[in-house]
Amino acid sequence: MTSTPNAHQMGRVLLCSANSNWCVNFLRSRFPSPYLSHPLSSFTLPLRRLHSLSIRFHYSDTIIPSRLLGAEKLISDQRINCKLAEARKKNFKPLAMEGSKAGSVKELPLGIDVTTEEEYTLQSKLLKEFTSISSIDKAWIFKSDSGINSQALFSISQANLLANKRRKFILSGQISKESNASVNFQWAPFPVEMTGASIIVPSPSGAKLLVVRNSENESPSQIEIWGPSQLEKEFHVPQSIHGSIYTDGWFEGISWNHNETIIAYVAEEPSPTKPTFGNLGYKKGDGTDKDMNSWKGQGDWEEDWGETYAGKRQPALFVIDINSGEVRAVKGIEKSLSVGQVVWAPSVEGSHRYLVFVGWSPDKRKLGIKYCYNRSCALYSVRAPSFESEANTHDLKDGSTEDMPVVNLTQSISSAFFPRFSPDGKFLVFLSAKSSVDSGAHSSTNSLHKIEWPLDGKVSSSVKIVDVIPVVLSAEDGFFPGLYCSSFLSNPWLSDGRTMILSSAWGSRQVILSVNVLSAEVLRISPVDSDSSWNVLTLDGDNVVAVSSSPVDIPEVKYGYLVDKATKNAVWNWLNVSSPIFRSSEKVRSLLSTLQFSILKIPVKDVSDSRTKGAKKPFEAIFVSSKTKRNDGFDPLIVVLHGGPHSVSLSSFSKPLAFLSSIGYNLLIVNYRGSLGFGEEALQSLPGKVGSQDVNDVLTAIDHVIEAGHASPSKITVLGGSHGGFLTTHLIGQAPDKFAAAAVRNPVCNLALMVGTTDIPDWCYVETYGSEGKKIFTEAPSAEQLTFFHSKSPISHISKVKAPTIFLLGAQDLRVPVSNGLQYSRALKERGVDVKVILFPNDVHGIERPQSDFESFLNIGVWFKKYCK
Ligand SMILES: CC(=O)N[C@@H](C)C(=O)N[C@@H](C)C(=O)O
Repeated sequence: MTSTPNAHQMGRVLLCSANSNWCVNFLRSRFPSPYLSHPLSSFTLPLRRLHSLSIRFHYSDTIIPSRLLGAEKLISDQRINCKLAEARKKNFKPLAMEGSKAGSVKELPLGIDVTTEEEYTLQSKLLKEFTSISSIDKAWIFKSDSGINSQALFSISQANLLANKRRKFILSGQISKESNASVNFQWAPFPVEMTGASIIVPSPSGAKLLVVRNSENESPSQIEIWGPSQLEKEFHVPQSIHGSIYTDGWFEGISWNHNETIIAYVAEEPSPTKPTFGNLGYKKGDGTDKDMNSWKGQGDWEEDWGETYAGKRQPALFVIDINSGEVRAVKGIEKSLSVGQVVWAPSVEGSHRYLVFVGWSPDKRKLGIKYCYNRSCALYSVRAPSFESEANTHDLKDGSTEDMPVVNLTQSISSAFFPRFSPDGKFLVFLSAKSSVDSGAHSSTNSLHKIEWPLDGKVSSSVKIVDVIPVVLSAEDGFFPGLYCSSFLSNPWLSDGRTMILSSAWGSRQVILSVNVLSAEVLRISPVDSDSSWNVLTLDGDNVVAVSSSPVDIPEVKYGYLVDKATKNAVWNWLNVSSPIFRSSEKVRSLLSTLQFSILKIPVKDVSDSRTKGAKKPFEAIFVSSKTKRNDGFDPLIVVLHGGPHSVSLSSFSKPLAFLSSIGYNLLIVNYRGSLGFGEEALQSLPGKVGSQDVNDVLTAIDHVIEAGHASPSKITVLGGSHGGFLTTHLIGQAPDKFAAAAVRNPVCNLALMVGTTDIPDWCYVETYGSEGKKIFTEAPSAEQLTFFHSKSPISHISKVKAPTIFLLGAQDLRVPVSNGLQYSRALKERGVDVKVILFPNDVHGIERPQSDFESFLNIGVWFKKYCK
């Protein structure tokens, strides 16, 4: 009990977030604003005022913190009275009064209330264990002199929650292939942390290691060359030569030349000079003097490549001589061309050396490129600058552009990337996303092509492009559905010099393929009977080091080799490699062992709507469930929806999803039509039908599991990000009685708002209008188009929504700007739907920074537990 307050004592009322709007209005209507302080969930008032507040609540002796009142909306005094009576019955302690001797009750953090705090504590402990599982990012194998043993180097990363970064380290090991039935990996006892390294690239022979350290400010980039036991060279490249070296996995390209003396790479071009102003106004010239009486203006705004490239300058080509440290920009490349993925062309004795690179030429503007393969690009060859140290070349030593034509090698195809020369240098193989560029869909089925490389290295723009693997339109069940590759190994070749090993989506699985670039034969070499996903890490001669995982199995290293190589019966055999890399806690292992998964085939409803054969074929969903059924019936279900929409949820291990299944949810991960991995016709059936075909596919998948007795219609929640958030918010609007709760990450809620604010306005046109949208795309949408965008958006169904929804938003998202999620969440709140919004001020579209990722999935878990157990 508190003593009667005197007029100068202060007290605090805490408001849980669901109540805060109502209470803020209530308080504002009664107290002058100086008494209200931020944050909104906490108000400090003179006790006299609090006292009158409590009298207003007919509860005069104790101040009950309103967080104890539960999360229901306080809509009438009557309701408050009930709640207060309940609180009194439960003997809740009064809130501590500043300046009084009353017992202390700890203030709860923003957004957490007593009803969820316990759940928060429990789930956060478990999520921490999932988060700490490490991932293999890359691997390299070096053959030892004897040829029997190989050395392996694994680049691994792990979330460092305290530093809010990913920790990178290296683990090495020795591989001995003892017999056909076993392989032995001897791992080093501990990994070594690569502090501050942006990327490492071993030289082809394995004798040297390049380490790049980009600075976070405007300091020079550091290039280090390591030998077997020590640092051999270290060079600092100032910003006046170039900015950060690209290590983004897309423009990124770092290539050692054949004798390992020169490295070609991609870096931001140097900062442009900005205008200088002083006492007399504009200072002529470059104004480099750091005069106290002057300042730098901004100059013209420079376009960047959008999401994740904000503020990044144009990628340009450079070479460094690792003996002298001399850096040269590659000359002759058109100023407007952004470049990346550079490789050295085969060297020809006594001739100039050439580089092959990918060039992206923006059309009218640089539209967003992240996740967007529909940006036209071509392969070019350019003569590499030469250095004094290079003997036996006839190069011009002055780096002049004279006699250095840049040749476009792929003029006849709208997209060419991931260039790889065959080991004998006879052909250049590359991947193409031409069906993306031509249709406007941001991603689609790839094709593989080759160019015969002239022996004298003199290549022209009329070089013939040969199709190796065409775009697959539609495939019969179990047959190759087409190529869907997000990366290539730097050396993907088996020793025959014509077989490439690569990973590709095949329905809901990722598989490893061998592709013979002469015969065009494609073989699935990872086990055909495995529903897990397989990803190639590197090659050990003709053997494959891979990683395999599933929604319920943490990744494992696998070693594949061909049995009966020389015969027609050759088959790939896969050995388990015991590895310290993916150790998880006993708790995680035991929880995962209670789960199972299967890949469901879901027949399409209303096939009459589908124009092509491929669009009538069943789509897939991954169903993750507990092995034992709960006594009281069904485990609740989370329907999980990927973004894109032309992306795919693979049957690989996902830490956040495994966490959600471990806290008691079954998962239905739907690869609706439009996903990658099912042939081009199924994919192209979606543009123009978003918000209906994809929504209906998800509803069909849900009905499928309900009808099969795997889910209860009253225990369904839904989770999706981006386009998956578009589907989630469409579903809670179009099928309002189906979902107990929803969670969205950077959702597309209003295309009419997105089209004017996103880095990919063309995406809004193509997905809303179909391929026609590519032709009518404009930066100035008409009123009629805006109406159409609105009508296809979740916001047009907002009045029907009932499901409590949590929003996770990245304030720096350029793809689906935060205004989309904020507008929709405010509109839901206005209609009385329970809403929670967490905004991450420094996150972009992916919300991948470790602390944000952690807080997101913890809150999703707690939100679902609150509304659907
Ligand atoms: C092409 C693209 O970025 N589309 C977004 C609307 C989207 O859905 N993004 C995907 C990649 C995601 O999962 O975030």
